[in-house]
Amino acid sequence: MRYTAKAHHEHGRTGRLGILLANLGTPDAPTPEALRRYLREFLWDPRVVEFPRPLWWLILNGIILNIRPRRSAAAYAKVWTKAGSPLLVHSRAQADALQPRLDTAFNGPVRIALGMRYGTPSIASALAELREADAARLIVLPLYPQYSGSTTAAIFDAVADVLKTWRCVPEVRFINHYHDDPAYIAAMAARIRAHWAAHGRGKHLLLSFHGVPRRYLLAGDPYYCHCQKTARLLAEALELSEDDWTLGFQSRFGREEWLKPYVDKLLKSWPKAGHRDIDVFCPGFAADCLETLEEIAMQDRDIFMAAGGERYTYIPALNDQAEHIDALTALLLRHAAGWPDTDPSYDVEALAKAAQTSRERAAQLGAEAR
Ligand SMILES: C=CC1=C(C)c2cc3[nH]c(cc4nc(cc5[nH]c(cc1n2)c(C)c5CCC(=O)O)C(CCC(=O)O)=C4C)c(C)c3C=C
Ligand SMILES: [Fe+2]
Ligand SMILES: [Fe+2]
Repeated sequence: MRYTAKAHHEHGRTGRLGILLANLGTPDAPTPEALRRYLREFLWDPRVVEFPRPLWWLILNGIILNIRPRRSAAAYAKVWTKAGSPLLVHSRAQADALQPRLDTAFNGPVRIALGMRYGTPSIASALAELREADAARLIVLPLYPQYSGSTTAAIFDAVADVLKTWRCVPEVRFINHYHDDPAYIAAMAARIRAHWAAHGRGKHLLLSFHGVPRRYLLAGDPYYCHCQKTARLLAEALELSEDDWTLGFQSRFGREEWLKPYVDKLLKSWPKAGHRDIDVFCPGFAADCLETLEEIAMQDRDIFMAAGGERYTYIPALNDQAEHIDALTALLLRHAAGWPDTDPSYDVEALAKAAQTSRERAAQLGAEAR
């Protein structure tokens, strides 16, 4: 059968609200074999690497997949935990913390499922879980606050690829971004203030975002602008003046120009320019992962200290902190607005009255026409 369905159609079944919590994904193990599988899937996605396919196939399979898996596996091994990859551990904790919050915030049945764009648990398995749970409506929440074609749209593609095989597609809403959402900004500000209160405060704050090729910005990707606005709003919420903070881009890949300024270059130059005591926070990462724990908290710290830095503090991501779960719950409530089974502000009586008025008006118009 070309199209799949859960079971026979049941009359009168209303179904529940399904939430797909989506993130990038991570290898299954910190080994070269697992990394090769993961990187092949990730880097072959044309949303991630926009490069002519035949040429990229040769570079990816001929060079990158022969070199990078070993190097990346060693980096993952430094941050791997007993429970698995940090990104997966934090993402599971987020889903587990959200479920009971959603149960009380929504006034109808809700089910959340975690799906990763690359690797496991896949987006297909998460959507299958939601279909089994009778999700008639679906909100997709990619945990990327700033929209980028290379991340957000890649989640969209994966969801669409699954839904186009379903006989009964749900009603769907897709959260494109939440880079300027007040609750998200407030949650980050609270996290940073709490960290300062507990561990002391550096003299300068670096806000580091994952980079993308500059070419994507020139082609119309809003990511750069979203990062700038998030950083400005966060600095305002922390009552920082312009000299107190800097935005930078990390995680460069390949030889072409990426978004600037490059974080590693900033860190190398700062001690000589007088910034020797800094805090680093990564607003674009909803969960700690290789890029924050190994690149920022280890590699970049080494670069800064070797260049003459004195104090370097990495402030952890929002992860499953209560403020973050509250902010995501508020975001989901807003995006479920008007959906009758679950929207707590949905006024059934007012809608029934509006329907009655419109029926009366139609009858009146019909009588006039006759
Ligand atoms: C090659 C191009 C890449 C683009 C474009 C890119 C954009 C991008 N990535 C994230 C978030 C994450 N990236 C992570 C790891 C990672 N990223 C790339 C490459 C690109 N990313 C690679 C090759 C890797 C794998 C690790 C490595 O080999 O270096 C992660 C961490 C995953 C984990 O398992 O912990 C995240 C998260 C964003 C937000 C973004 C564009 C906005
Ligand atoms: Fe990345
Ligand atoms: Fe990296």
